[in-house]
Amino acid sequence: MKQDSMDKEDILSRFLVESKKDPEKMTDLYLRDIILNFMLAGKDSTANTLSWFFYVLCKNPLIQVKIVEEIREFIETLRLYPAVPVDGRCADADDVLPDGLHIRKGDGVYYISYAMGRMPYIWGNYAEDFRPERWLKDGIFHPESPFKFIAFHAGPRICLGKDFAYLQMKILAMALLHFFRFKLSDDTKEVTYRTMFTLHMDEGLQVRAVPRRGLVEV
Ligand code: HEM
Repeated sequence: MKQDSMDKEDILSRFLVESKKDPEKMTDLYLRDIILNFMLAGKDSTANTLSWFFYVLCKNPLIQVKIVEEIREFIETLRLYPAVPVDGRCADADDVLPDGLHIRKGDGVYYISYAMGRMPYIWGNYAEDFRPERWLKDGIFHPESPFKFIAFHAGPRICLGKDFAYLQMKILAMALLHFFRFKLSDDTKEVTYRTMFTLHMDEGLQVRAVPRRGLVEV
């Protein structure tokens, strides 16, 4: 595999090329951990977001028709259902947060993306509603600061797979929505999450997929 790595463009090959420059540090074990990190960080986060995405689509059937080329629906899904609902850090040293709060070495500092995504204080009235149009200003997509839309974390350790995740979810959603219309199997059943590291949908998403005759069909 190492011999081919110069010709290939996948992520492991990129790291194999880099490892030649620093073989002491970038051992096979180190490379294994990087790939494992990518697999763990990338699988449940994207799969769960897709479940919540199809759930909000079922609740908003008109949007299903026009969604195919849009990204704001995914962003709005992640605002309400962040795949990493709680995240945090442990203080390496005594410090003072920007709001003046003193923290001591060893303290845990957590932020709750799930709550932040639903706060009227941050998102205004209707913060709990699924409104992809909130991301538009004069009809043009207007991204928010990652410190406000925190689903991918922010700063130097922001998610490395963010753009890849959007691409992957768009491809899958496009393929499925091209052929099917989705309806919740039971619209009256309350859908909720299971408390875990990622925001799993409790009992998974139960939907009916109805073949489409054409994209304009609602
Ligand atoms: C909806 C999809 C995703 C969401 C919401 C998401 C969210 C996050 C969050 C919140 C973090 C910060 C964790 C922390 O340091 O405390 C993170 C880190 C990371 N993510 Fe994602 N992620 C997604 C998809 C992906 C995908 C598809 C990949 C790769 C294929 C990926 C790769 C990574 C990596 C490597 C890190 C660690 C970055 C670092 O520590 O410097 N993620 N992600």
